[in-house]
This record gives sequence, structure tokens and C-alpha cells, in this order.
Amino acid sequence: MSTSDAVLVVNSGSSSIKFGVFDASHTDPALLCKAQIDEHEGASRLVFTDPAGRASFALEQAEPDASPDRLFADVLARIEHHLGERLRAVGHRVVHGGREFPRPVEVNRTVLAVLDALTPLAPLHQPRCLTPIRAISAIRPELMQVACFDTSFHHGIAPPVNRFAIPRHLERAGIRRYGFHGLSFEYVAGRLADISPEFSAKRTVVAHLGNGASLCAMRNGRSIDTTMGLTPLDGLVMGTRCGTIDPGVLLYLQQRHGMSVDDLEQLLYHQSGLLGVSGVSSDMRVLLASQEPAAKEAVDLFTFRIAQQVAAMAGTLGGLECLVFTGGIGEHASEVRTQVCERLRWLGVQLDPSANTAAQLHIACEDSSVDVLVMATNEEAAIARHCAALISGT
Ligand SMILES: Nc1ncnc2c1ncn2[C@@H]1O[C@H](COP(=O)(O)OP(=O)(O)O)[C@@H](O)[C@H]1O
Ligand SMILES: CC(=O)OP(=O)(O)O
Ligand SMILES: [Mg+2]
Repeated sequence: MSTSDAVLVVNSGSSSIKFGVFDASHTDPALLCKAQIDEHEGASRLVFTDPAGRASFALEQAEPDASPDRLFADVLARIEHHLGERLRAVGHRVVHGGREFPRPVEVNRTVLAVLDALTPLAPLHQPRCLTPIRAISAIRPELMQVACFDTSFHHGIAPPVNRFAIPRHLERAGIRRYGFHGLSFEYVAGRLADISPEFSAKRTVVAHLGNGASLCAMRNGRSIDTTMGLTPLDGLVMGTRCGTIDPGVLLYLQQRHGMSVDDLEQLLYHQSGLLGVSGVSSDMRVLLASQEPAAKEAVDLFTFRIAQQVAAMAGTLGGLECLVFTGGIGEHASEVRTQVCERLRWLGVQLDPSANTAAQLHIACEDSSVDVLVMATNEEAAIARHCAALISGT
């Protein structure tokens, strides 16, 4: 292995940060080791494990409240010590790429300023994605950094699907539907193509259900519709985000409840969704284990809205032949998959209960007219692939 092409991937999500180190000397980079900081559990010790899950090395100083510069200085030093060589690049997940970045880009000061200006369109995410980039630029200005966007995979979505029904000058100002979770959808699209070209040609809805959640209607590896819009607030019910809401509610809250823009941002991004409805938690594991009626109600609303919007995506596709579950909830919560599929029975979706409980790749029963799959997503691998392509100049 030429470790001179080792790449660190930083996947900053709304409830977790995932790290991966890849050998990017091939177009399909191999995972060397990985680690995760989960906000629900915190981490006073960041353990990097090899692909088989065996501990490779640990970062003792990585406390949740360590400054980003300190944390990343430690992470880089420890990884390079482990590799015995310097990293070739760092690839980052950046949630919003706006109109400006339809594909991954090497970060410089100008790029960073444009990405910073997109913060109001993803206030929960963009600062979390840009903090590691800034920290690494400060401590290692010569190190190549690549920004890979959640929005890129959806860039081909055409009118009318990508439009809001608002005056044209606002559309020209960039106020339209962008869509997110694109690195996850891109990875899943690749895995569907690996099954066969025929499989990839199916009218497919991919449900990425994590702390943030969205659906992508895809065919032949391309996105044709998605539930998120200008911001990662639209669409499904999420951990702390409301998803689709009557815009009149926002006007009313300002007019009659005296809420400011900051109050609304706090309400819609941080206090709503599963947390707001249940009053218990944003964490699906906690809700599924809870006896509280409000926790059950939150899960019901979550699965109802998924099924409702899968049907809407099927409308865009002109039918439904394949449904894929991915993301922390999609991959692990068989009960959520059961509830969603029960609600989609009228569309010909029928689960095999034991395959579903075992979270096998194929979980539909023989009679189902829709294939149903469970796939572990891998945004880090998608980012590593983009880094390998940029490094090799392809
Ligand atoms: N075994 C499990 N059963 C149910 N839900 C789970 C399980 N494991 C993880 N989850 C849920 O997955 C969600 C986090 O998803 P993830 O994709 O890791 O988050 P992020 O959006 O931060 O990347 C949380 O709601 C968590 O409760
Ligand atoms: C875009 C988005 O919602 O990301 P996450 O799932 O990490 O919150
Ligand atoms: Mg995520």
C-alpha cells in the first residue's frame, strides 16, 4: 500500500461525528480504520478500530469539550503515528453546497467563505461541518482538504420537482429545493448497481432514517425527487426537526406568540420532531423502549409521514418497485420498518417478518410486488472515493 495516499474522512452529522481512514490509492478506497463520537453517549476516549472492529489505537485526550484545534491536532498526530506517514488529504462531509458547488471541491479561503455564507440554510449542520475544516487549516495549512456535499447527488433534479410555487425572481435567487443526505444516497445507488443493472433500473425509494431523515426517489443511480428542500428541515419527522409544516404556522407564531426568527429556528431545528412530540427523547432507541403514550405517538407520526411521503415519491417515479431502508434507524429499528411497510401494504409492500427481524439484505416476502432491502450506508466511503478521484485528477 502506498500510504502516501492515506485520506482521513470526517463525517459531521447532526448527532455524531464519524471518522474513517482510507487507502485512497485506488478508485475504490479501502478502509484502514474508523471511529465515532456519538453525541447521545459522548466520548472521553476515541477508539479507532480496524474494519473487523478490533481496536487499532485510542485517543485518550479526546474529551467532548476539547477545543476543535486541540482535538484535530491530536487526531491527525495519532493517525499519522499509526500510519507511519503523513496524510495525503482530509475529506469532509459538508451538508450544503448551494448552487455554487455541484460537485466536490478542494477547499481554499474563497470556498470556505461561500460555504460559511450558506449557514442560514443549514444552521444545525453547516457550522459543525466547517469547524473541522477551519481547525485543520489552522494547524496544517498545507494539507489538502476536500469538501463533499450532501446536495450534489440531487443537482440533476429538474423542474417542476425542484421548484417552490413562489415568484420567479426568488427562484432565480436560488430559493428552490436542493435535497440532502446525497452522499448516503450515492453510496446506496452504487450498491444497487452492484446487484445488477436491472436492479438499479427499478423505481426505487431510499429511506435514509438517522437523526436527520429524508427519502430519495431514484432510478438508474440518479436522484429524481427527495423530501428535503432548500434546508434540511423539510419532509419527514426527524430527531429534533419538524419536517413538513404548514408555513402559516410560522406566520401565526410570529404574529400571535411573539416569536422571533431565532425562537423559530430553535423551535423547528432543536425542539420539534420526535423530541417535541414525545417530550421524552430524540433517540429512537429510547422511544421504542418507552411505555409513555406520547413516545408511541411520536413513533406513529414518524412512520405515518414516512409512508405518506414514500407514496408521494412513488408518484414522481410513476410506481414503486424497490424500497431501501438505511441510516441508524433504517438499519437497526425493525419495528419502524414493520410499521412503515404495514402502511404501504396497499402499494404491494409485504415484509417477511423473520428476514426483517434478522435485518437481512432482502426483507420482503416472495409475494411482495416491491423489493424491500436493508443496507448499511457508508457516507465515509463515498467521500473517500471523491477524494481518490481528486487526488488522481480523474
Ligand atoms: N439499534 C437501534 N434501534 C433503533 N434505533 C437505533 C438503533 N441504533 C441507532 N438508532 C437510531 O439511529 C439514530 C441515529 O442515526 P445516525 O444515522 O447514526 O445519526 P446521524 O444522522 O447523526 O448520522 C438515532 O435516533 C438512534 O436512536
Ligand atoms: C442533512 C441531515 O439531516 O443530516 P443528519 O442526518 O446528519 O442530521
Ligand atoms: Mg447521518
